[in-house]
Amino acid sequence: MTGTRVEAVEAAKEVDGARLLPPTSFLARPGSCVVLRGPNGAGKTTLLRLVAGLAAPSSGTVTLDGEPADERRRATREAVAALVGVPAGWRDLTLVDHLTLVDATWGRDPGTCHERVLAALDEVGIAELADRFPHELSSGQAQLFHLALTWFRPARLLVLDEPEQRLDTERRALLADLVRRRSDGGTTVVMACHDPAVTAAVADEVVDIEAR
Ligand SMILES: Nc1ncnc2c1ncn2[C@@H]1O[C@H](COP(=O)(O)OP(=O)(O)OP(=O)(O)O)[C@@H](O)[C@H]1O
Repeated sequence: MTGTRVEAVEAAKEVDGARLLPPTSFLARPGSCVVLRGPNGAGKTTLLRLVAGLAAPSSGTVTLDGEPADERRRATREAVAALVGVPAGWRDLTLVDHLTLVDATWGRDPGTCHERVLAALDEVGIAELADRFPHELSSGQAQLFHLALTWFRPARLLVLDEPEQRLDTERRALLADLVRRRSDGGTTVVMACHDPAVTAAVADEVVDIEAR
């Protein structure tokens, strides 16, 4: 079975069993975008962590192309690019340095790396910030940098937690366009989103997580 399948997944606290996520199921086919919607605290981030294999459900299953989602498995790490929380960064590396590192990690041609890195920053509208350090960015610029960092690597599944956060209206439209292009290009996208305009622009399916 190709795509990302979430089957009757639940999450509860290990100690007192309090519910972090109600039972949820969906299938995200390759090239489709599933948007998770729900109020604060409903369980969207928890579900995205399960989808990316960063945590295990207390019941139910999450599979990527038929294999369990588990970050300890190489197949999961090769398939998934996730922006859930703030990604690791280094104070003494510029934005270009960060993306160069990602490029090298994925074995791309070093001769054309700089060109690719600048194109990736330009795609999210921050090419002029290429030589800044991460702590020299505004919060919205940092979000654009984190998005570029996440989707610069190859991935069959993009997992994005409220990628619109801290972005202005114009950048939200840019984000929607970039997400749509990724899914049209065959990447599966599963994301949480609080913005109705972004959701309407990108979603093939909306999954509502019920409030508790
Ligand atoms: N580290 C944690 N320890 C205990 N409970 C947690 C932890 N993280 C989240 N929770 C609880 O799990 C539930 C789901 O939280 P989650 O972050 O998944 O919600 P969300 O839908 O992403 O919310 P938001 O829209 O505010 O980002 C909430 O009740 C929250 O309080």
